[in-house]
Amino acid sequence: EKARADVPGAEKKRWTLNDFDIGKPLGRGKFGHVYLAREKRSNHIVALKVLFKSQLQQSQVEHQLRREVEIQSHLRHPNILRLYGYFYDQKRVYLILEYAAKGVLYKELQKCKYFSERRAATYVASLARALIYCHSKHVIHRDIKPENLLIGAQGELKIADFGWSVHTFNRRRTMCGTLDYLPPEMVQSIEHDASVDIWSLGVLCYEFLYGIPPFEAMEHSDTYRRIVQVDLKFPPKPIVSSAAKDLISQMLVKDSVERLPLHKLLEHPWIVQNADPSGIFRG
Ligand SMILES: CC(C)NC(=O)[C@H]1CCC[C@H]1Nc1nc(Nc2ccc(C(=O)N(C)C3CCN(C)CC3)cc2)ncc1C(F)(F)F
Repeated sequence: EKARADVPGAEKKRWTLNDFDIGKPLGRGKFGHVYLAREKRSNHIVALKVLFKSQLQQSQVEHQLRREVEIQSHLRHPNILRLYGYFYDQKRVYLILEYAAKGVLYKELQKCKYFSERRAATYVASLARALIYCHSKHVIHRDIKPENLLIGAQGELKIADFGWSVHTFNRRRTMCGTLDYLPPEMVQSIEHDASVDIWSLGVLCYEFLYGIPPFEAMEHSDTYRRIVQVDLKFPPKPIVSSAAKDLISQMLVKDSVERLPLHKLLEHPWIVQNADPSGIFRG
């Protein structure tokens, strides 16, 4: 039926593949390919993520996908990738997602090796604002890492891939994500709450500035031990300000209630002095 545009959320339009012109492949996600696409009626450019039902079934992630769609479709924030809708056919599920014109952040980090303090602070501040918004809706992401971040046309960061996010009403003890970003309470799989995202943001800030995550080790078991012991060391190179180290040290704290709250992060001197308020890194 005609999509009702007057009442937001009432546009329960039934999308089909015929609504889109499919463009170039943007790359591979976990369970399928992502294509550039244009919605024919509006000429709106989107990213179409194609997931194979067979792969979803054999990996038993259908419930996770349903939760990802449910959560991401209701979130509206400039630093959170929009999920506009979904549809499916016999063999595939299609997610209609916001197109991030400047691509994936981790490739940018690999290319630059590490970011300037201004660029790192600008990204960390915009992610903190996005997480404050998520937590205000009782959503924790639980998988904040460079691979899950995209860059919009103006250079702004977009958190994507809410596959591991949960509504904190029904907290899960499931293990998720690579170990590097998990805080002590998750690697020890005890109860956890929104402060897990503060820990991961601290890990991300460290990796933006040094090019490697803080607890990286050759063996899984060594990474695990370094996390639970909070074995935090700052290399002599590249040179990083003591203000940045101070912020990271206040986020990578074992006791989750002691971690710097996100709204306090936005008032930290390193953020105030280095982050561009618009969340856009102009270089
Ligand atoms: C968060 C999640 C874990 N990650 C993903 O989903 C990944 C998996 C595949 C792509 C990406 N997913 C998305 N990517 C974009 N934009 C985009 C991506 C790549 C390039 C790029 O550098 N090339 C095409 C280059 C151009 C140059 N050639 C040489 C290499 C590829 C440029 C723009 N927008 C939305 C999405 C989304 F998320 F909506 F699907």
